Amino acid sequence: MPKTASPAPTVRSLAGPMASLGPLLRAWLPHQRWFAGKDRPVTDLRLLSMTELFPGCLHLLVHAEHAGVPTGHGTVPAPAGTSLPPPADCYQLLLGVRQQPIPRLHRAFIGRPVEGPLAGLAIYDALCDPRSARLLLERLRHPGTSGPLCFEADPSVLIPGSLVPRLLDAEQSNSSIVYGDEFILKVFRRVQPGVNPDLEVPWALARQDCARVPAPVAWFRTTEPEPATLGVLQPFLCDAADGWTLALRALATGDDFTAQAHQLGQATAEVHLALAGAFPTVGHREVARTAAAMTERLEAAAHSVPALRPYATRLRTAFAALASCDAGPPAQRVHGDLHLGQVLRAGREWFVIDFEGEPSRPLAERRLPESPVRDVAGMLRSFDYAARQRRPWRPEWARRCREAYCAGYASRAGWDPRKKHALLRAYETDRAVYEVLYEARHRPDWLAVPMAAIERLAVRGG
Ligand SMILES: Nc1ncnc2c1ncn2[C@@H]1O[C@H](COP(=O)(O)OP(=O)(O)O)[C@@H](O)[C@H]1O
Ligand SMILES: O=P(O)(O)O[C@H]1O[C@H](CO)[C@@H](O[C@H]2O[C@H](CO)[C@@H](O)[C@H](O)[C@H]2O)[C@H](O)[C@H]1O
Repeated sequence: MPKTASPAPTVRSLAGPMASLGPLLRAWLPHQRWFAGKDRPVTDLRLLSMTELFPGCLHLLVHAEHAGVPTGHGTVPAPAGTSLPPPADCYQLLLGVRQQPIPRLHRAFIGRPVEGPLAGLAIYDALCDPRSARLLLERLRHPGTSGPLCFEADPSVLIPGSLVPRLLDAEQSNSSIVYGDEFILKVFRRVQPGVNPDLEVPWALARQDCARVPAPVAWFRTTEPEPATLGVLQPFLCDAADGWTLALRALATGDDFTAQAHQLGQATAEVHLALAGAFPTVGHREVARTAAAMTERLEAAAHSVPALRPYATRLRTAFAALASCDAGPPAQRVHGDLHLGQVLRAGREWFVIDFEGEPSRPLAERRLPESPVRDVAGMLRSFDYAARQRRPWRPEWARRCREAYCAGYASRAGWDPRKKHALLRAYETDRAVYEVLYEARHRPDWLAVPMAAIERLAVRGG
């Protein structure tokens, strides 16, 4: 067993390091891809916990506070005179601390504190440092605790030592390290209390013998300030390509993608069937409540993104129509953020990853049973996204893939999404609204893609 790191410092002793690190982190955090509050100034950073994971590596949970009022999709400016507490987000950081900056880690350099206990030391993002990445895997290989951090593993899986780490350079909501092309560790960046569905769901599906989802082999969590999942290690599908890359490749070469889309529909239905076996289903979710939640998300998004406002009235009709539509399939646990980037093709099979759900939603909400139509709509939107990457855009390509995907889904699920028109339209609209907010916040250059769908859904209704 590796040596247990020093016990977690007491809350009193956290004030010192934060005086050192606060100004550096306030400047660094907003530039990170995974930082969710880019559109809102950080008003304060509070240290929730700090643990020396091993010498030269600090594990931190920090609370970023922003000015504004939380909404279903993020934050809007607080109306004058309200006394609501400021919303906040908790982030997980692993910080390397060295005497001198290391030239090969210059991109990970955060800065040198000018005061406090860390004054003059070089602080950097430890996940970029192969030494820290290797030591982190060692902690996972040897279950145990470090202060409030608990490292756990499936005892039936052998994780070899000495696997060479590399940080994945992907557009991600979190940070992932690949170890020797055998395992991949996802370190959650935005941490919410409770078990993360990206551990809970793949774990439960593995117990259903669902081979479409890589099973967790080790994970770590914290018990303070509240229990929360921090990271998950799973097998790495080394010859896999994600659906987004494959779809763009097919668009570029003119190759047909309908066979893959059909199989993807089948794979989605298989995962849904396994989810329905692993977690309770609850009849179909009360449509009025679903419609109200969708409408609320639309209002919040329109508040943040003015381009949505001219369409809001017509979009609301899609949600209102839910009240009179026939009962859809029973509500069950779903993926929650299904798109072409969340599916991997290895050999001739599709695999599904990343069961976290939409990262901006509260975790408790993401774990509720939902209509499986949510996932179908997510994937249908993704074909549209892909088709719009080429000029002139290829509506026909998207239409054929969408048809093939639904047909594949229907062949395994026992019900056909195409026959649930009102449900599909409402979920597609809700998804497009989410995407508008996501793009406005993270990739403003892409905003036109979901806005085109908003126009289509508002004007033509589907
Ligand atoms: N089990 C896996 N095997 C191979 N590649 C994977 C695996 N899990 C994730 N990846 C790769 O890592 C990327 C990011 O993973 P994902 O779970 O979507 O992270 P995030 O939640 O940060 O977006 C994926 O797009 C995929 O390329
Ligand atoms: O980071 P995650 O994969 O959990 O998901 C978030 O980022 C996605 C983009 O990386 C975003 O997906 C949107 O863009 C995709 C193309 O890049 C497209 O295939 C999806 O259909 C579209 O929704 C996703 O919404 C967001 O939650």
